[in-house]
Amino acid sequence: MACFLKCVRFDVTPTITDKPTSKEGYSAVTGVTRYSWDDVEALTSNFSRLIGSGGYSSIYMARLSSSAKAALKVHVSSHRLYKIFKLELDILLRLQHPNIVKLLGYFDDSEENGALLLEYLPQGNLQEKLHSDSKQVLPWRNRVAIAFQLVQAIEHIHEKCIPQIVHGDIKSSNVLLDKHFNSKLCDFGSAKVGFSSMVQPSSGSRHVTMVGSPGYTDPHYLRTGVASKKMDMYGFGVVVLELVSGKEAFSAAGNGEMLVHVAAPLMHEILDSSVDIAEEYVRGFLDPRLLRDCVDIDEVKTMLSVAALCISSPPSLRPSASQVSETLIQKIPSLSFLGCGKRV
Ligand SMILES: Nc1ncnc2c1ncn2[C@@H]1O[C@H](COP(=O)(O)OP(=O)(O)OP(=O)(O)O)[C@@H](O)[C@H]1O
Repeated sequence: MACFLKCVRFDVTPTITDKPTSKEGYSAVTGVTRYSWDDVEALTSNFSRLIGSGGYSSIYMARLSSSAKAALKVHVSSHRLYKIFKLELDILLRLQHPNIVKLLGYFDDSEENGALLLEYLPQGNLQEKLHSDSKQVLPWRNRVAIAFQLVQAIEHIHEKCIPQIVHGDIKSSNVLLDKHFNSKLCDFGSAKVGFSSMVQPSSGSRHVTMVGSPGYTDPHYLRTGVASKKMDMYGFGVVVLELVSGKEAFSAAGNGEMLVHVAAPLMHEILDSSVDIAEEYVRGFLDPRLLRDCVDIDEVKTMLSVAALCISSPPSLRPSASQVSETLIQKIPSLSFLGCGKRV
């Protein structure tokens, strides 16, 4: 999998330009506005429309002064969760990348209440898009583009930021989609910042305080409590398996089956095989809703090879984000449409 093509990069977009609407202040340095609670109530029309929720937050539709839509993520009020809000705020204030959700503003009472105003992503999260009963099937070329854009975001936080960042919770519900199905990584509440490649558990014990999301958690992390970039690559590998198979990473409705276990025989075959893997085997794993779509089976094999390496154990065998993005560029011709922003 060591394919080292010169990688296509997205241009980093400028910072937010929406006008300040608050006496609390707009920072020309960050391009981000600090809002008062009155502003927050006005932006969300008193929290009238809930558009999402997570373990630590509720997300509401908001309208900026320009009438553009935005999403307000209100963290649950508590001293402990305030730290998660501050972590996410501090990280988003520093990140600018087309495949990472943009911070437009925030509210912070400096005690235990915080909210983030984010760009609004109208197609919601990838998990819903892949696994809802909707008749609209995400085409293959959008799936490979989403994988590529996700790994570009990961490459940015792992390799381009100072200090570097481990996201810590790469999963399909943390991948948001814009109207053209471009992907944006969100939710930095589990992130680790400021290390070269690894973060030891802060207590020094082997006790794992951050368990992660079922179906996505790196078994090596569960065993050792050591957070590293490779755990993000594990989560990325699981998302790639979801994109290829259309199956959920963790089937709560079923018997708690995990996609990595379902895929394990195929993954071993791919890693062990010195010859090309049989097409029927690969097609058997492919999302059946895609069969009528135009799918290049070699591209499916490339995606599965990437997934196999990303979820392989030990972590030292997993590729870096830049290696994966180079491989995808080299071996996935469908990515050539990227940059055109075409609709599904
Ligand atoms: N900017 C946005 N635009 C549109 N929808 C969003 C936006 N941000 C979040 N959402 C929706 O809200 C959901 C939860 O968001 P997020 O993952 O940031 O919350 P969380 O509390 O950190 O969740 P978790 O339980 O994963 O930690 C997302 O999966 C998505 O459906």
